[in-house]
Amino acid sequence: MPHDAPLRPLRAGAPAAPLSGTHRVPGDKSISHRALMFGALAIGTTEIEGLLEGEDVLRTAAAMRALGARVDQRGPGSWSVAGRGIGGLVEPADILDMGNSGTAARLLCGLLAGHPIFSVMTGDASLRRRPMLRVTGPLSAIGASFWTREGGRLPLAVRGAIDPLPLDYRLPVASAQVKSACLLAGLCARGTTRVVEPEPTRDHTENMLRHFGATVRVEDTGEGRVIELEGQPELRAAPILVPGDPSSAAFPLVAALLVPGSHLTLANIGLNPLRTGLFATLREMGAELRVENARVEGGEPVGDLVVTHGPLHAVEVPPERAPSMIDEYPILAVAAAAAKGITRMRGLAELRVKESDRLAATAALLAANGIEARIEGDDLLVQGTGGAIPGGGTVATHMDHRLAMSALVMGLAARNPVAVDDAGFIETSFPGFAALMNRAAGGEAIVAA
Ligand SMILES: O=C(O)C1=C[C@@H](OP(=O)(O)O)[C@@H](O)[C@H](O)C1
Ligand SMILES: C=C(OP(=O)(O)O)C(=O)O
Repeated sequence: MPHDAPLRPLRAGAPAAPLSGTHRVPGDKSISHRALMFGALAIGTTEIEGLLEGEDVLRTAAAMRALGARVDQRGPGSWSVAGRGIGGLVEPADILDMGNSGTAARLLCGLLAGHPIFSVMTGDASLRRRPMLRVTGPLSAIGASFWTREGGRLPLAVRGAIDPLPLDYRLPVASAQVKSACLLAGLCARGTTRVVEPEPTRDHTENMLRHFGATVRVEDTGEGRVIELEGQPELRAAPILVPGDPSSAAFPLVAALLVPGSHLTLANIGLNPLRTGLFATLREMGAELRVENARVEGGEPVGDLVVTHGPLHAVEVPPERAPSMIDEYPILAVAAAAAKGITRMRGLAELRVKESDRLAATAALLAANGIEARIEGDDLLVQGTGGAIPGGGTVATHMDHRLAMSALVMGLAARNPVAVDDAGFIETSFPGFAALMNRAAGGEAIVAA
């Protein structure tokens, strides 16, 4: 989004018609960022199919161009990246603007730290509030120098290491972004980079490193999951097939669960087990949710999700499940609002440092629509109605795409319409969201407010 874009208020009319048909959501955001970055580091031309053309990923594409890679769009979702080889990125002539994207900013820090170049990075007002010390801290130990704003915030400047050292780092928080930043820097270092994660997080970086020819060892030990990467491999360009994003599929899926009479298929969704915590939780809540055509494509498990409306009941979501559904709590909270009983989601501290403080903002989203919710420590408790949600509120989305989509899904299932102050940020991860929901509902369910 241009930093001064006008607000785009939307409203989801209630109650919506049942959702039906077979639909495809855009490509996986995590895999799309990584495909562009690994493509830029590889020797040869990487062909990507199904790339997410959302604003977050387009920021990564622009950054890879600024660092000297040739990145071309050949058709819808079809992109190519002519790489420069590890160590081959060139100094960018201008500031790198990562927009709203934490993944782009943090993974790029890893790339920049490993190259002997000077760069400056910024982002929008949301990204400039998010903590970067979690990457600049460990990356300083490889020999890179970082200068950040107070509190480790963007904008930052970085002078990459001339002869990067391999890291041996235990992650203090479960974060695939921090893990990936360390591994990307480790590509440029001589020797073995070792990262230990307390809880396993999405492993798209490890999968893609192997796909491009790097040696990666992963072992579950008493101290956590240990990942070892041999530095300075020759990455060879490799074709990438990006599956549909399970984090995007979550929105039409929960809408279909909540709107009576719905029966919906979401085709070609990535089902990496480190991403599917929401689906497991919804099944525990009684959701009728099946996978058809389960297969492996481009090294990632993929399948079609078939979902049918039905009643849900409350559950307790354990904290160790958080990494596998970290972006799905706002939409789970909407499902919990319609479920019978009190749902407790435990261990959500990381939600405070996303595009917004998602813990506070999700509780506010529910409260604005007549649902009782409270925060206890790092837990979110939602008192479900066991049926219809009152609705009727206007939700402040705080530059956060997932809050906007969650509120609009709530509106489809509520007794009264739900409005959002700004739906513009939905473009970061799910271009065409309102159009897809309207197609599924067979009408104008989501409209300008
Ligand atoms: O590595 C990634 O692609 C992502 C990791 C997660 O962030 P954290 O690593 O901060 O948990 C997630 O919230 C984000 O949407 C994408
Ligand atoms: C947290 C998210 O993304 P990022 O950290 O890349 O901004 C998200 O997409 O929900």
